[in-house]
Amino acid sequence: MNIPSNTSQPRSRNGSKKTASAKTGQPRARRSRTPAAPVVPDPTREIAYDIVRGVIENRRMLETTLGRSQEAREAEPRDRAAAHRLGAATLRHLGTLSTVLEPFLRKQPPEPVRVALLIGACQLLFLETPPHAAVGTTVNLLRRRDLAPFAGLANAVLRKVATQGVTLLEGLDQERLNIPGWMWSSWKYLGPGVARKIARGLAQEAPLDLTLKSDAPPMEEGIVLPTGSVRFPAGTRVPDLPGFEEGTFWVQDAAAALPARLLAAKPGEHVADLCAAPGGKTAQLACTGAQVTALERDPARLERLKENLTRLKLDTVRTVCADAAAWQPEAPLDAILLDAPCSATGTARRHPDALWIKRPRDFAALIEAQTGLLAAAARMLKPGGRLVYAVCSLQQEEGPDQARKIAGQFGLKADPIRPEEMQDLPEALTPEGWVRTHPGLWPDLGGMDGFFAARFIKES
Ligand SMILES: C[S@@+](CC[C@H](N)C(=O)[O-])C[C@H]1O[C@@H](n2cnc3c(N)ncnc32)[C@H](O)[C@@H]1O
Repeated sequence: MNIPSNTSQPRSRNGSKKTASAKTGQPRARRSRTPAAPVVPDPTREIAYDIVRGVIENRRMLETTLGRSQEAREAEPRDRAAAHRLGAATLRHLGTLSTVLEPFLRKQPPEPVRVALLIGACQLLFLETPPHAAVGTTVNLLRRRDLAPFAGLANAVLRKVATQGVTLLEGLDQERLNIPGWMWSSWKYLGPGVARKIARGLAQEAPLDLTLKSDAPPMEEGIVLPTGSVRFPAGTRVPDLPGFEEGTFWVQDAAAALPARLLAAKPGEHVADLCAAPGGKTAQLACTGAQVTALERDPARLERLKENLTRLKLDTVRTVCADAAAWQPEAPLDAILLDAPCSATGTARRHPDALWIKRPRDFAALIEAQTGLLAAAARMLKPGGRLVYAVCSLQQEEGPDQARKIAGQFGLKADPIRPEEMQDLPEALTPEGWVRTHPGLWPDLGGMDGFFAARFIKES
């Protein structure tokens, strides 16, 4: 990487750019005087370190690193969850942390050392970790990763960060720093000030939202949101919630619950969910009494979808492992939900890695895949059939541009969403009749993910 364009090349005090002195830390730094005793691993920091390095150095998704890491698989669930939170917090504050560290680094350290410093600084400035723990664990981590010669540097830098504490954050435009420059500019189309509202929303850890089955008893705890989802604080353990075993609810951001509702599936209708796993929207469709086919091309993700539907006792859904761009139903369908693969920038509250992984040049392939899936969906519909196209993206190219381009193509015409359908969230309805949510909405309730949805009808 790496890291953000605004922070990737920390500058020395005189402003000149420094380049990394070595790939993996063969140092020009001063040798640590701390004796090299065997160091006990700390699974939380070790896993968080791999997560953040995966994102910064390889543009690898956080969940991918977690899934691949043997250490993560063998860790206690508590340590794994703590690692996820620490990695995610570091990525959420990445621009700020890079800026804070800059004056303390006379030379740009190798990237693996810089990542350890970012995680250490995140603990000190945002997670209220006691200084001895944040500094000590960073030093130990570097020793365990064959970066012992940088232990002294880490010790000195993080002690300074600990001493100055949150005063280091004064005067920083954190909202701006924590969003890559190109992405901030790309959100200008949403209107004046919206990029900043989104950044403010992204600075918070996302709460836990649940969608309840239509016949589920009301939950005694949690806040019922205007759109009907039930919200719990971030960090709530899902399996501990009443009704989990019985399958009365599933986890789904309040904004993610909107697209399936716009399809207005009716009992007995033949409906397909074309990109279905892990199945939140499939479950919503199944609850309407429609005959639902859920398509997913990734076998492992399809298994997860099946497990979710089993827990929810939604056993009428037909599941198919197939590429939706090539699949054909036995008979034309009444309605289709296409929750297309996308950049996922709208989910950056839950997945802050999404901010740093995608680049502008990645969009062309995504747009091509979305267009192919839209064309395929149009072929599957009966005349008068409905299609909802949704993406969890904040990007114009994947949302409004696609909706404009598709209306009038493949026999599809726009079917604008009506104000009465969005009475519980009128601020998300656009003048074109699309739904556009973003993390800056509901600031007092804890925000929501970014989704775009547009509806079409197949012409006769
Ligand atoms: C945005 S996620 C869907 C989330 C899901 N609709 C939900 O609400 O839980 C996109 C999913 O589409 C799948 N996918 C991507 N391209 C596909 C294709 N051509 N055919 C079928 N599934 C596809 C991905 O594997 C991924 O699981």
